[in-house]
Amino acid sequence: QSGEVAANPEQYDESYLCPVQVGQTTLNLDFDTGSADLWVFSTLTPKSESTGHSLYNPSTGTKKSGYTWDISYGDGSGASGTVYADKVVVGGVTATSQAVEAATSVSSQFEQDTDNDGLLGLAFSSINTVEPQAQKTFFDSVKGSLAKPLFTADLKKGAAGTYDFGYIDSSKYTGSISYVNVNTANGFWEFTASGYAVGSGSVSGSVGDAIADTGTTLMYLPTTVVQAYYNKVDSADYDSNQGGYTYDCSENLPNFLISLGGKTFTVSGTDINFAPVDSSGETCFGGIQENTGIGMSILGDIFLKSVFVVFDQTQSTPRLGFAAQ
Ligand SMILES: Cc1nn(C)c(C)c1CC(=O)Nc1ccccn1
Repeated sequence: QSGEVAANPEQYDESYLCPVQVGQTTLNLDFDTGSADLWVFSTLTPKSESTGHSLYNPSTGTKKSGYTWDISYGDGSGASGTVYADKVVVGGVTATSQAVEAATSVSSQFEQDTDNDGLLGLAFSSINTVEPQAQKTFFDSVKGSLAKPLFTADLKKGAAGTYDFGYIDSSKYTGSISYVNVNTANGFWEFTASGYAVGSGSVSGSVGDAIADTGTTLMYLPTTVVQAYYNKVDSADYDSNQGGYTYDCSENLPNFLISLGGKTFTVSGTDINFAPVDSSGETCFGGIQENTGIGMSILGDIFLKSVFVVFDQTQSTPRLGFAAQ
């Protein structure tokens, strides 16, 4: 089988939500290559936390008795609950007995984002949080039945993109795809990014260890790289109240160039201009921020919306393919 599903951006491209049939209900889920749990708001979620969300009704599933899950994300958000086996359909691709993690508790960030009905993890199943046994991701459940064991991400700035499962649509990218090998030891689509440049010119230095993470909004890079970037933005400074670099929204940001698999990709300054910090629209929060305390760099949506990415398990070593859109 193979299939395609729309990835619809929230305001400021904060996240991208995809319609997924879970049991007999269609939910809008955040596809997240940085985690491996498929969890959903459900009729088991306290009403005080689930108002405004579409809800999975576990009555259509088979309860996995004694199984629980509890996930915490790097930004401090999280959720927990119980586990069911049910049918999940993404763009026509069907997992007949997918582990569906029904939330019995969610953090305030998820409670407040009423467009988001849960997450569909696409990292490696080794980091699934279900106890007493880790469960397969949707991709791992269907991988063997896909035309090719791969999926692609084609996210866009302020417009609907797509995730494709089982095939590469060559109309979605230009030029050639450059591949890097993935290190799965931490359960992420983790690889080594090479040189970078600010504005234009030839790349140098090294961004280093990084993950491709569709579930993270921004780019988190080494301090040296981030300082080099904002040194080229006159009004920029680090604002500890906002928790990152801010600048005058009226200032044009430089492009950011990064070399992956021997090919240089350009993230346009307009894509790096993330969002105003408040309703006055005077001060903006940058799409490039420091990776301090994270342990690796994260190439999140700010980066991903300017490239076409292949998450490829066709070989014994998984790999990532990058091409310009
Ligand atoms: C790892 C990390 N540290 N810090 C500061 C951030 C922001 C991250 C990334 C992160 O939290 N991503 C995420 C959040 C919710 C759902 C899915 N992905």
